[in-house]
Amino acid sequence: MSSPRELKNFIGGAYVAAETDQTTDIVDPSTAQVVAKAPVSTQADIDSAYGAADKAFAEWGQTTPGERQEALLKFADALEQRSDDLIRLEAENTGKPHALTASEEVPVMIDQLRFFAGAARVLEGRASAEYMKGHTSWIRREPIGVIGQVTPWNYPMMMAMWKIAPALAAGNAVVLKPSDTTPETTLLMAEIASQFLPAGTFNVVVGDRDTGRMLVEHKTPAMVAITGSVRAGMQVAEAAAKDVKRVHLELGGKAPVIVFDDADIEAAVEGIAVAGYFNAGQDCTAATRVLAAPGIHDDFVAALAEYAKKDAKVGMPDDDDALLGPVNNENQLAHVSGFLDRLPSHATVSAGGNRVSGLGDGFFLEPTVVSGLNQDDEAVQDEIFGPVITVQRFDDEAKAIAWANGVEYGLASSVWTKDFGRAMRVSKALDFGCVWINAHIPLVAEMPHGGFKHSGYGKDLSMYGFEDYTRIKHVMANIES
Ligand SMILES: NCCCC=O
Repeated sequence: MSSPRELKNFIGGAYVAAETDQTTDIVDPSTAQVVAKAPVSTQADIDSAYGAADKAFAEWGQTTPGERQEALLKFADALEQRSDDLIRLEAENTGKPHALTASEEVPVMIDQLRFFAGAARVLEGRASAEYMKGHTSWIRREPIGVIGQVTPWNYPMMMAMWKIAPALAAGNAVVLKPSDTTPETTLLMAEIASQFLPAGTFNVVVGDRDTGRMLVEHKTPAMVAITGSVRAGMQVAEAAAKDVKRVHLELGGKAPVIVFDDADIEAAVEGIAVAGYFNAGQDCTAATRVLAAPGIHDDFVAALAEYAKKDAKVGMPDDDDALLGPVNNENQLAHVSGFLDRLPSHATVSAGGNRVSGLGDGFFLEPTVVSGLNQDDEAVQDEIFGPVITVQRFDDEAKAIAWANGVEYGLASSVWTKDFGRAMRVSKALDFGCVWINAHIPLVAEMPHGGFKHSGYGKDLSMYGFEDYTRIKHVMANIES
């Protein structure tokens, strides 16, 4: 086995050794082997990254939208050419199946980059006019400045893209800290981008929770954006408040999936299983919490359990038939297993519930179906973030909506029915930033992703997400002077 790669930060357009000897192991979760050693960056590294970003902003912030589009489109092409390297590194940090990363993640994130490259040129404002006699007013949409960003381990590349693409397209410079377990593809993205962006426009600092805290608390960024846990989001918002920084928070979910008895059950089972087990359920929009109508509940649980046992294949990254790989790290394995160990006696496990045997030392869990839970059970209320789907039986539409909304989260949801009126009513009543009808999990670059309640505020993707990375200035001219 080759020796672990020694990682460096990417600052000012080059790899730079961190000002520390402290490192953490980057572990491939499909083998439990150490593949790299990452520095635990310190205040000096954060200072240096923000210094580089500040300098770069003076240049990047003055480019025309067309120039930014051209640079970002070249970045997208170059990412496409390096997709094999990105997929391999992503798998070594996450254990994801190569084939699914190639089909479901890389083309999607490159499309998102191209969307924001084009968006740079079509920002909108209200009409300019003489709202006061003799004075013309108009709006400028400007970059905010330097942005600090923190990304999670579930989709390291794609979450980095959701953060950097709108920020860079709007003319901002970025310092990004990837998760401590999955930094490698983000570093490679910064290296690739550096061919097309002024040095220091996109910097990556690797480290742990303390590094993230220093990144957020630093005086330089005018905005901080994070995808992460509710706890982390609250800390970021608190730290940012001291300096009145803008805050953009995407903090997870507990998506309800309401299945009425007139739904196409076969399609619902497959759609929900794929949306619940994809990426081993480590998705803030995962179809994790099914609410099934009384007439179909038992058949639905049986069919979902069968799908979990027979069709939802768990495999190594090079297994082209695998739907899911391992969970991301040992802590996450303990977190998910803890929920399963603590299930109340009224719960029934119809599929899974254990570690997968026969796949070596990796952190693999069986696709799991749990029914019989009560609304206030922790497996219904809290984010499990693993391959576990719960199913509850509801009595009527009002109860389904009440239970669906009866959690702290408000990110994503779905309703499965052939009744158009019911689909409309329920989609209005659901207190979530996204409602799918007879579908769950697809995303497009043009539409926003972001939640309500403890799922945070601010949107990723779409023109709404793009506008979050701009500031509005009113200019008023005396036209009679
Ligand atoms: N399906 C993408 C969801 C992003 C957050 O986990």
